[in-house]
Amino acid sequence: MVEKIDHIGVAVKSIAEARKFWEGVLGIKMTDEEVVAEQKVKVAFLPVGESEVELLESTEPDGPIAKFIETKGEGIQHVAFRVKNLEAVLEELKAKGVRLIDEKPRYGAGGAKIAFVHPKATLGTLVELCERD
Ligand SMILES: C[C@@H](C(=O)O)C(=O)SCCNC(=O)CCNC(=O)[C@H](O)C(C)(C)COP(=O)(O)OP(=O)(O)OC[C@H]1O[C@@H](n2cnc3c(N)ncnc32)[C@H](O)[C@@H]1OP(=O)(O)O
Ligand SMILES: [Co+2]
Repeated sequence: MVEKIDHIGVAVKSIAEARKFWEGVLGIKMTDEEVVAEQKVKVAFLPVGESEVELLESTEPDGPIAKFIETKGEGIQHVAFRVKNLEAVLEELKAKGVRLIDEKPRYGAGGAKIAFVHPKATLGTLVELCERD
């Protein structure tokens, strides 16, 4: 079902500020920023080997990243797994009675198809499923 870790989503107050550590200190080159309006975020990726770190900055005070930082502070917000056929995986999870946040694929950064599984169904980790070419 799961091919690999596609990315690890990290909530930050400011991508510009976070860049100083991820790029400046660790030397990982950051991609251009993209706004994903539906998720109320601005994102930038840091490719590392087969996977990436996704920096997420909120664009709205009521978005999921703003709420996460308010209650838990900056840090890892989700883990995204790469899948081949997202619709089929969602059907399978639904059949298993897993609580989904998204029953249908939504738009993800870079044109991916994404869907989130509720952290209550995973014992505390917000899981994103992600299909991309
Ligand atoms: C651009 C895209 C991409 O990759 O392409 C992205 O990644 S967008 C990434 C940003 N977008 C998203 O995260 C969209 C999906 N997320 C959501 O729908 C929401 O953030 C939820 C995960 C449902 C949480 O919403 P909200 O905080 O309003 O719910 P809530 O207050 O009822 O919290 C329900 C319970 O989940 C816990 N909880 C909340 N956020 C959590 C997180 N990130 N990881 C683990 N647990 C989490 C709370 O502590 C609470 O537990 P207790 O009850 O025990 O206190
Ligand atoms: Co993500």
